[in-house]
Amino acid sequence: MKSFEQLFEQLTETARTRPEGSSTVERLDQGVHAIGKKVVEEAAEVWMAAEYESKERSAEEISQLLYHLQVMMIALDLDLDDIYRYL
Ligand SMILES: N=c1c2ncn([C@@H]3O[C@H](COP(=O)(O)OP(=O)(O)OP(=O)(O)O)[C@@H](O)[C@H]3O)c2ncn1[C@@H]1O[C@H](COP(=O)(O)O)[C@@H](O)[C@H]1O
Repeated sequence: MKSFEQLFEQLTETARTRPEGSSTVERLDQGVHAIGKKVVEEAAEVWMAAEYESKERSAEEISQLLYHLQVMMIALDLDLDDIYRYL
């Protein structure tokens, strides 16, 4: 289990070191267009899980949406403070 901040730290390090076999590196290499499509896809899956599935499935889909949002942040060279200043 990891927090939002811990995941962001891990993904930032992954983007910097580019380990072999990382799906995050692959997604970053695909660029903002592909990452944006995943964000929209995962957002729709959150909606469907919330409306038609269980709380557990909703939690899982929400975690995936948060992951893809973090990948987008890294692709755009945004850090956590860039986001938190608007919360
Ligand atoms: N939290 C996540 C995470 N959530 C979602 N995903 C990705 O998002 C996919 C879920 O999307 P879908 O359900 O649409 O699955 P899919 O249809 O197979 O998606 P596609 O691969 O086709 O895009 C998963 O298969 C993962 O590829 C994640 N990938 C990685 N992480 C975390 O990121 C860390 C680094 O990952 P790597 O870069 O792979 O080492 C890992 O330790 C995890 O903690």
